Amino acid sequence: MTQHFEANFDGLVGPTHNYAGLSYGNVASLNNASALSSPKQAAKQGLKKMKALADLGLVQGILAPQERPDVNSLRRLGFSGTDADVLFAAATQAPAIFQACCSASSMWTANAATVSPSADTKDGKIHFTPANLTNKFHRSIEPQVTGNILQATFNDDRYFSHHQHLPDNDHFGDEGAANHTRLCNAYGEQGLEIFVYGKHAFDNSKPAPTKFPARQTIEASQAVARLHGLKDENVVYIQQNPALIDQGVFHNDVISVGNQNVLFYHQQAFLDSASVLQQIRQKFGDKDLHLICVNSDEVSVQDAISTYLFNTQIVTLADGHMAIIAPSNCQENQAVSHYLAKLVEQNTPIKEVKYFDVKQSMRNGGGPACLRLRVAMTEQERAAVNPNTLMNDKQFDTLNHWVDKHYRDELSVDDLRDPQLLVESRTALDQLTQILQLGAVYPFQQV
Ligand SMILES: N=C(N)NCCC[C@H](NC(=O)CCC(=O)O)C(=O)O
Repeated sequence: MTQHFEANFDGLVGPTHNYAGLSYGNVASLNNASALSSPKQAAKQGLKKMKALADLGLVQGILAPQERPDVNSLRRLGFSGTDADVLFAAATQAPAIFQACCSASSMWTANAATVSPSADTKDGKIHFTPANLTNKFHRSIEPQVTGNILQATFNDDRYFSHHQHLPDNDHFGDEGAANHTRLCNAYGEQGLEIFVYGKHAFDNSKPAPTKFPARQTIEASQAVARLHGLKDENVVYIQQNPALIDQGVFHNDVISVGNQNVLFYHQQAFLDSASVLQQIRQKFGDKDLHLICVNSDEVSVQDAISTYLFNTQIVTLADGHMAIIAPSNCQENQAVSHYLAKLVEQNTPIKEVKYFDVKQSMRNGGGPACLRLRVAMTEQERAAVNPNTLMNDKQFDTLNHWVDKHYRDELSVDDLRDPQLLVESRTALDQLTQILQLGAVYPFQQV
């Protein structure tokens, strides 16, 4: 019998992890602008979460971070000379652009790509489309290298199909799996792929947020569904509630999350909720479905945003029950921890909550679910994944040593212009590509 499961591929935090206040519309990012960061602690928090999930019996993968500062992008913008000249000129003449080219943001791999498992696609392969992330300049420089890393990780064209990211324009703004979730009866069965978008790019008469930007368009979501060969009857497009985007819900995974036959969402998450849920019920079919709605009087939208209650991972454990992987911020908020304690007593598949400290990520607006890209697969497909990218005792030790050797304890935004930091970080990444056996995925390795 073929075994099916869902793997989580977490982004490894890079050696230049920092807080630059780059994401307008993402409240945590703005509030922590210029705070001191700890790249070493951040990377270790991430590794610990990966290892804990592997120890729970889940398949856990590792996605490499990007090279930052991104000297290549700075050169494209006209800064020239030696690498040190480029850093100095950019940092002094155009500090905002420089900081954008130093962002830690590739660690949130929920935004790396949209993934459709083979059970859903016409050709029976797993499809990947890197997100173009056009809405934020600092993120728009990710998709090329993201594509390289995904291809080096899922490197077998018998099973994996890689697409180019969508055209780089706001009309096709695509934020990847953060706005995509999949419901299914079992991972290996045909699922229902739910794409959540913020606006219609080609129709201004449709509702849209007025304060903060909608990063995902319906046209982008539809393009990804076409590329992946999904059938219309197995896809639902839902508009996110624009009023919530204006309150700081910049991705759908800040306000709803799904796993197998469970959709966990806030009462205010979607526009036209009743008809949306009706569509989900109808397309999901005659199977057991748990639509778990959290009402505003149980948890307010503001508490949901500050604790990331919905940026939790819902995972299925070996015995079939589900656990919620939550940031420790949820435990520290009375309304939210009370809600979660009650939830596990109810008649749903979710039976336990596990809290993790991911505060280094939370300060930039990234919870446990932002840190992972889900890939549902068969045992045969897993065997075709680059084995060095899978977490186990040995890789955990190797990567912790690697972090200890190369990462700084503390980093300020001013440190980013230090040419020595660039050397340190390239040395670290070069070694990482050997540990994970990725080949030359970074521009600095390709010259
Ligand atoms: N919800 C999901 N899936 N991902 C969270 C991404 C957080 C990221 N923060 C940042 O890019 C902030 C970087 C800074 O300010 O330094 C973003 O807004 O795109």
